[in-house]
Amino acid sequence: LSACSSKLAFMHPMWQEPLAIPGGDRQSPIDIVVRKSVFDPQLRPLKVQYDPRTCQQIWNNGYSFLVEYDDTTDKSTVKGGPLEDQFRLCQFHFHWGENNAWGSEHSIDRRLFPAELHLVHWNSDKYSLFEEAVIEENGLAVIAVFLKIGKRHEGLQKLVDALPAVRHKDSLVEFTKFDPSCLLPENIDDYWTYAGSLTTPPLTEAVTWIVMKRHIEVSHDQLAVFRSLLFTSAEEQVQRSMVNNFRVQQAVKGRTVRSSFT
Ligand SMILES: NS(=O)(=O)c1ccc(C(=O)NCc2ccc(F)cc2)cc1
Ligand SMILES: [Zn+2]
Repeated sequence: LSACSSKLAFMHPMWQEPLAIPGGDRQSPIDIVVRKSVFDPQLRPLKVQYDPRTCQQIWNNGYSFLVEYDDTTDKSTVKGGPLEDQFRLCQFHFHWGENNAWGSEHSIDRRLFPAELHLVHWNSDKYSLFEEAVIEENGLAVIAVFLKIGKRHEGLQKLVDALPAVRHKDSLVEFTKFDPSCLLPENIDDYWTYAGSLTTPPLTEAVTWIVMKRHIEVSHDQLAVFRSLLFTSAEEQVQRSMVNNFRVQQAVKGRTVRSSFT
């Protein structure tokens, strides 16, 4: 185990891991061991089509902050790549650490990143609601993008400026005309993909994970604003900083991680 992950062992996870998990053989997140991943030439390029007009609000749900999209029509979608069907964007959110040494849920050869973006989509070819899709093995597709500390991300700043309005759990603010494709790396053709689960309860094994090889850069100050958010609602006496909102990594259990690149 690398140094920082041994430190992680002494940290209190955000919530108690359940004793039994339905199935339990395709849980997320995982460490992606690059030399064990298998190049699959049949993986096609991802086709991402996001309409900024479907952006609605930001909500602090006590785990992360969610930027929620109108998913009543097929206006913001992803298809191609490992996906057989078309998937509708419903929200995106992040996971991050208390410092820049860790914070991501996935890792690449044990390398952790300070934060990880999740763009959450559900299979609108097969189901009519997110809540239906979330219990089906081909129900969800989540695109994961690693964040590294570097230059300021101009597109992210509009979101960062809105965060103080959702400091407390259960707060919500209107947020419109945000195109999440600005948060994707230039190259979205290089990714790993594997069959996994939600990383927060109900942990259902419904997710086709698409983990981008290329990261995006955000500034130290931008990530500091993420850490100014709170897990706790305004009424609670003790306020707790929203940091380290990642799940502990899970066993790969014989799964194959495929790569779209050699
Ligand atoms: N970190 S992650 O990308 O894996 C992830 C994505 C979405 C959700 C979610 O929507 N939970 C609420 C929820 C779950 C089931 C429902 F039926 C309704 C709401 C949880 C985790
Ligand atoms: Zn997530």
